Amino acid sequence: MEKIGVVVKSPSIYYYIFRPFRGVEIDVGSFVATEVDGLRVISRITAIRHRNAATDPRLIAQFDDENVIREIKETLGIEDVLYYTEARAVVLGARVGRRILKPQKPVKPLSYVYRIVERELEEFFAPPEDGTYITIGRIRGTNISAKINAEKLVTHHCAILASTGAGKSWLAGVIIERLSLLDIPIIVVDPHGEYSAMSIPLTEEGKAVAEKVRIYVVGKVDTRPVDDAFEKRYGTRRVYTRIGINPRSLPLRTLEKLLDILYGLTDAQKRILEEGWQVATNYGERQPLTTVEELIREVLEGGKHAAPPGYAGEMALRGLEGRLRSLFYTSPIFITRYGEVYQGEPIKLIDPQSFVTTPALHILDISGLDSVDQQLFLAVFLDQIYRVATQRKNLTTFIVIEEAHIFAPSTPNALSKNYVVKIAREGRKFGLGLCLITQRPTKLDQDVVSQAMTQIFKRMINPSDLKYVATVAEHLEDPRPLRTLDETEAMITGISVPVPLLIVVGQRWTHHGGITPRIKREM
Ligand SMILES: Nc1ncnc2c1ncn2[C@@H]1O[C@H](COP(=O)(O)OP(=O)(O)OP(=O)(O)O)[C@@H](O)[C@H]1O
Repeated sequence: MEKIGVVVKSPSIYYYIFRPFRGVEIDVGSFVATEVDGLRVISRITAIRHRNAATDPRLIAQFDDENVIREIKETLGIEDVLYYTEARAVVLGARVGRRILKPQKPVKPLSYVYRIVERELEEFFAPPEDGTYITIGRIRGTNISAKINAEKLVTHHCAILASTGAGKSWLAGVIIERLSLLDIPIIVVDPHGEYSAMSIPLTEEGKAVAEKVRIYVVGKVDTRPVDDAFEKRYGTRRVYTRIGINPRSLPLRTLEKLLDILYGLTDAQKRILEEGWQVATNYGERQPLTTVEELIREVLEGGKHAAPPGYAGEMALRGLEGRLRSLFYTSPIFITRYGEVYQGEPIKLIDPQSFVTTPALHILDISGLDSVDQQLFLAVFLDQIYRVATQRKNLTTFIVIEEAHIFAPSTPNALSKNYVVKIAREGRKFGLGLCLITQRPTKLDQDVVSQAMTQIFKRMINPSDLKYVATVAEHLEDPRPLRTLDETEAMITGISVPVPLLIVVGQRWTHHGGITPRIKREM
């Protein structure tokens, strides 16, 4: 075992500082070994500093004149003599059988530091337990596969947190591709319409992924510009199913909140709505699809006894009627009658059952909707998914939500928030896993983030985001290195990896839709 340095400081059980021997080349990100209580402990170098003992305060006190400095440098030769390198190494742990132990004592100063060969690293990073693993890249600085436990990733929720353009959706695409070959239903909530590109394969594996893709365009929105751009880029027309919501499947609380936000509701109108909506939706899980007019008639009929007597009651009923009509006719996500078509395409009713039982890659393109309709759609959709999930005992379903801070913000006012929170808190029992992606970690609801047991970080620059990350990521001792990651790199922490993994994300098997535009210079 080649000795390459010696520990000089060991302030905690998490890291130590060592002095590499003369002529030893080390890099940030490479791995070294040392010993604690007879265990061979693997560490990763996270920083290298060149220092000079001449920068000791007692000597600095003499540096008040160039001639003095020249004399010290040249005559005494201390520039070279007192120069040294030191490295900071973060302790990962010691492999003992199938487990990785974290030493509970700091490394002893003056312990030797050893070079480590790739084979030993491979054993160290090998999955510690049986299970299903996906490979999403390689450990940075090595050719070792970065494997993550698919079951834990999916069922215990995960979060991908990073700055904009840091490669979040590329990585999400890699994870989705690898998971989709495990034949589980995956649902992608796509507010930018970028995931449709997954229907275009780049590799052999990609063909199998692309075959599983089902694209849904939500609502009566014009998709022609998106479809034309898609055709221009990939040489083929995008194939999708247009879907909409039966107004009758709106949960009462969401409807009431929405009407109140959009138009305001009086107390009398709220009472009528509460009574009437219950009557109009008293059909169990499968609500019939009727015309909006029939629905409104049923609501008013069912709720009219809750209206105040006389003229005031009449006004409240008419006011509510107008509000319901405006909502259902102006929001593009509702189907207003049986057999409705838009731009010649039939609008199909969402079948939540198929989303949780068909092992496909369901991509919900909601890019044509404004943010209130996006939230409203997600509220209804997640409510339906949750309900069908509670009634089945079969496939685990992975729900990927891009721009999660819009749907579950730290503030209370998003229509979809309660539904995301509910799945984050209770979905695991019913096989529903979330993957929340955001470029605004501080804007995402803390409770939701704390339920994500795998956390994936990409480049992050904003100091308040870094500070926040340090508070939420229990496995990430120091978030500062996140500032220097490039878009191909990521740090994975939490229960689906044996130790925090710094990885280079793998190549895509299907096309990546989110290309960062480059400014071209005309020549
Ligand atoms: N692992 C990777 N290998 C090669 N290129 C990558 C990788 N990850 C990302 N990129 C490139 O970096 C750019 C940004 O990636 P991506 O679209 O995933 O970022 P993002 O964080 O999702 O951005 P936004 O916040 O704007 O949605 C893309 O052009 C993509 O091609």
